[in-house]
Amino acid sequence: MTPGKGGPVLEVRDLARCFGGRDGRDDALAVIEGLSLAVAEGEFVTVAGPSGSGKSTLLNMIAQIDRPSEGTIHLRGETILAPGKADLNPGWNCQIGYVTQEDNLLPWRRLLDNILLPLRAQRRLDADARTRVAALIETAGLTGFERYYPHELSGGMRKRASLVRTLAYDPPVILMDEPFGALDAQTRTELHADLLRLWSLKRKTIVFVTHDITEAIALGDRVLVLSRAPARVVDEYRVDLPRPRDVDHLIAEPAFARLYESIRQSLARQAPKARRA
Ligand SMILES: Nc1ncnc2c1ncn2[C@@H]1O[C@H](COP(=O)(O)OP(=O)(O)OP(=O)(O)O)[C@@H](O)[C@H]1O
Repeated sequence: MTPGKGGPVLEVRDLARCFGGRDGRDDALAVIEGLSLAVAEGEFVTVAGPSGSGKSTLLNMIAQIDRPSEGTIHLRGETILAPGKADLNPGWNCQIGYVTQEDNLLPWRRLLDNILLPLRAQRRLDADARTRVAALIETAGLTGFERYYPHELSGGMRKRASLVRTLAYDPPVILMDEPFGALDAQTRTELHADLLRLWSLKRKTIVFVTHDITEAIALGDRVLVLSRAPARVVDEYRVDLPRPRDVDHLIAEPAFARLYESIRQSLARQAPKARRA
């Protein structure tokens, strides 16, 4: 494992997650088994894997929404999650931002109120925070839409708002689960550029799950490929393409094509088949 410069900020050690099989039922599903990874400070790691291989389950555990059957998760060297234990330190929750497949904006709140919600909940909505939020809204191209309700915004704008909401409360680690999956190709490309621009402002540590090899390479410093369930990391590719990256130009690079083909073959070796334990 090569977490890169600066040492790991996030570490997953020998993680396992099994669903079902309780009350004597013989239907336990081993979704993750022996999965380890480490992510360095400021690193952008993308994770690809077959459908149903446990990518969301992995992020849910890092976000402390789910608990592992085995293994531990560490943030800056401290154990934040272990099997069967209550939250080791609930304060860690605001250290890890989670952008899911849904934008999760509250429909009855205006865009700005949605973005400010976590800051209000954490009692951190001071003048500095408001200035930071205004700058993020500007960078994401949402200036002028602050008083709009979510249903008055496009899908891409809602995604940008959800991203800005997470960046606004400044968690050191951000998890992203196929955040642009449901959008059209043009909007996705625009959002890739927005995300890279927003990321370059603060260089957050990001773990980004995707099905899309182009997206994995275009965004990531490193691409991890998961096996079919029970998932573990089977391959790892360093993306030595210069930043800032322009996705449209990047895909014409021979180095991009070589990497794409290696990752495609790695994924092809993983059939989307879950194992009943
Ligand atoms: N709460 C749960 N109870 C039982 N099984 C679950 C639960 N959550 C997930 N699973 C199972 O775990 C497996 C992995 O699901 P998960 O959503 O993590 O996969 P994924 O790799 O994110 O899939 P996709 O790429 O299709 O989004 C699936 O077979 C799913 O049915």
